[in-house]
Amino acid sequence: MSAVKPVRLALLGCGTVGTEVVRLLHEQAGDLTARIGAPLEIAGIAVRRLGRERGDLPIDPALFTTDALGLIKRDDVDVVIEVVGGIEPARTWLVEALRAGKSVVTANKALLAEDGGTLHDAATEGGADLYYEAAVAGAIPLLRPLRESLHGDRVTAVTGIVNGTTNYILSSMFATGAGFNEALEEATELGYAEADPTADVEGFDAAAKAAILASLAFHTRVTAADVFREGMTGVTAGDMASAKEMGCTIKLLCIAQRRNGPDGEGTVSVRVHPAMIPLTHPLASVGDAFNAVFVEAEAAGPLMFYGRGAGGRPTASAVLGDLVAAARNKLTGTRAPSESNYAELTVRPIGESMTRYHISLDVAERPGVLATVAGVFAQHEVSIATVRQSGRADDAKLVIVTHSAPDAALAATVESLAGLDIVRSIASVLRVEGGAG
Ligand SMILES: NC(=O)C1=CN([C@@H]2O[C@H](COP(=O)(O)OP(=O)(O)OC[C@H]3O[C@@H](n4cnc5c(N)ncnc54)[C@H](O)[C@@H]3O)[C@@H](O)[C@H]2O)C=CC1
Ligand SMILES: N[C@@H](CC=O)C(=O)O
Ligand code: NA
Repeated sequence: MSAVKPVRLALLGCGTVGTEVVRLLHEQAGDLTARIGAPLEIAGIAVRRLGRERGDLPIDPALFTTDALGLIKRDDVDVVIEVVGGIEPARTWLVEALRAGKSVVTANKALLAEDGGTLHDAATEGGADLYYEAAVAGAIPLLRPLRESLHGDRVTAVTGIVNGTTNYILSSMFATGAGFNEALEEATELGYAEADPTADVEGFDAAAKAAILASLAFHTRVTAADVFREGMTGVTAGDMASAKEMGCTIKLLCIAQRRNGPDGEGTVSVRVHPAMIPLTHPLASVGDAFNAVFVEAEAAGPLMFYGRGAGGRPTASAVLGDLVAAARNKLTGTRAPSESNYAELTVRPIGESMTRYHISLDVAERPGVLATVAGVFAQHEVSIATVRQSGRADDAKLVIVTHSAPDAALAATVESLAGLDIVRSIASVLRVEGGAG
């Protein structure tokens, strides 16, 4: 037994991620002790219900408790690991821990994106660390590079795929033509989906991650409410087939950009939505539940981060990385740099974002249809890049890809098209990124 006093841990939650944290702590115990300079010891594990079969975990069953707050308040707890999720009671627990000077490692993006300010303030008040690498893009070391390595540079954009579940579904729809429900069930079984998978498929999870990324990248405070969000439940097998025909695929993208306005004032735009991208785009080959994020910084240029964005074991890897940092700081009496949000940038509305649209219309087969449709685009000052006409009579279709234009002008164009009597229906509208079309 080591003579050095152990760093004592309270683990809150023992589900997909929590069980893997326990396993990794056990498997890596020797190395972790050597790296930290003291052993890590679990003081207790808070669960919702006792008596659930957890016999396969290498842990004394007496450590389980249903009293999370009581566990956090114990004098012998140094670091709190939260892998429960949701806003409450997680916020109350973490504020209690941080104010009492206990460092926190959490994977809870929903809470950080909704009310990260409260957690950061509590950490400052208690002189404790707040680490959350697992909250964005699972195993991929992404937040630490943004929080530390790139602090000498100016980040201008963060773009990528940050939700594993929806990437798994969209990749299956593309590769095998699998249905949405079937693919979602598989993603849930594999431990990728949130407790309520609506958070994944409606884009809330990706929007929370986008808010966290934008806050760190641009040194400002962006919350989930600031992020334009559109989920992927509207993406049909027909959309995917149409994308394929054009040499494209569809991905749920997170796009955060910083711009300087004409008066030199900085603004940010943060959005999450499905988008058509060409198969030659680096994000097109990101399959399964993998995530990939591009960061662009003025001096560094483009950087790419890729890896497993979901799943118990990969996420537990990120939790343990944070845990080592927090435990080391505890032993040396230091603290990681706190939140940097001095920039106070204004968030631009989605209408001002420049993007391109792919619009598929079912139209009447009549002379002059093309001219009428083109006139609507001209009226909204949206320039057309390509038009494809197919079918006849009841099957006549127009597929239009625009050049870049403000999102508001594109949305108004679609609204005007819907009002034309020659347009029988708008079959699909998708944003286009990365040279597709
Ligand atoms: N599963 C994944 O791939 C990833 C998950 N995350 C985040 O990690 C956190 C945990 O996710 P999972 O492990 O997948 O969820 P999970 O649903 O498998 O586990 C959560 C556990 O917390 C327990 N719990 C709920 N209320 C509780 C309470 N009042 N007291 C004590 N325990 C309580 C549940 O019984 C469950 O066992 C969430 O914030 C999630 O967003 C982050 C990255 C990846
Ligand atoms: N549900 C999330 C889990 C990781 O953050 C996802 O699918 O990405
Ligand atoms: Na990460």
